[in-house]
Amino acid sequence: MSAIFEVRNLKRSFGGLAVTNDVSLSMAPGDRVALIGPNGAGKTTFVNLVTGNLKPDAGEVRIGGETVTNVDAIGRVRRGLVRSFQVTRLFQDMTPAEHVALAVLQRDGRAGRMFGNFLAMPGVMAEAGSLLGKLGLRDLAHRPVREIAYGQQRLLEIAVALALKPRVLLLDEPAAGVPQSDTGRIEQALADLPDDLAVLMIEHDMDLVFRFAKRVIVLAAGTVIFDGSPADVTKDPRVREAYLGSYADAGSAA
Ligand SMILES: Nc1ncnc2c1ncn2[C@@H]1O[C@H](COP(=O)(O)OP(=O)(O)OP(=O)(O)O)[C@@H](O)[C@H]1O
Repeated sequence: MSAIFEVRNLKRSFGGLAVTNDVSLSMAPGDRVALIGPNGAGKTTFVNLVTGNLKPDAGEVRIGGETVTNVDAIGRVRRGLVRSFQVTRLFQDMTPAEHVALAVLQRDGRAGRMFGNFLAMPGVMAEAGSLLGKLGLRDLAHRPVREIAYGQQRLLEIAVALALKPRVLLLDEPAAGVPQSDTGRIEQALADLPDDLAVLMIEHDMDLVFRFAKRVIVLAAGTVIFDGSPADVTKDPRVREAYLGSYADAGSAA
């Protein structure tokens, strides 16, 4: 299948430090990929480069075959590259319904003109309600975010991302900070993501990685040192060396 998302020879340095060092990868619709790496490997920098929040020194990013290296972050969202909204960026006084409705309006290019009226727009609110229902948040749709549990806020991030109708979804540690009792709901939401969506998940929790990903990419010191199956990742000597055994041990136990 042809690539929906491609990164070619991406490079970025800070001072003398090559934080993203010639990274290339390609994803097809429906891919479930985990991007892992030790602390400081360059995962966040990589995501910021591909989303357009940071400029690369060299290299290319393509969405659906179109080069977007010079397109800004909003333009990349419009082309279908969506990063999960962070809990820290949710508005505490707004409700889940308002968050998702605003994302629907943004997707349709109507956010600027309609702000203030959108709660009265039946189509928009129906779509928001349906998305929140799929994520088990329907009962909380009209409560302010500050009143809902952290795990549910993380589900709301996914709902907001899905409202933008992504073709490629970047998930940044979707279960981080969520109590063990609620991680099952996050995993279910990940399992229920649309089949044709390409998903790249950054995650430290190796149990989640092994349950979710069909392919694992390992970044270490800004370089891809492994790109292959979950079954092979823990056997790879370079990966073991990068993690000094810690994740490799976790993987063989999984
Ligand atoms: N704006 C910046 N200026 C200077 N150095 C930076 C900047 N951003 C990141 N770095 C450095 O780049 C390296 C990679 O950082 P990055 O946050 O991308 O790693 P990471 O893999 O996401 O780490 P973690 O898993 O701990 O979140 C680190 O050494 C970091 O200090």
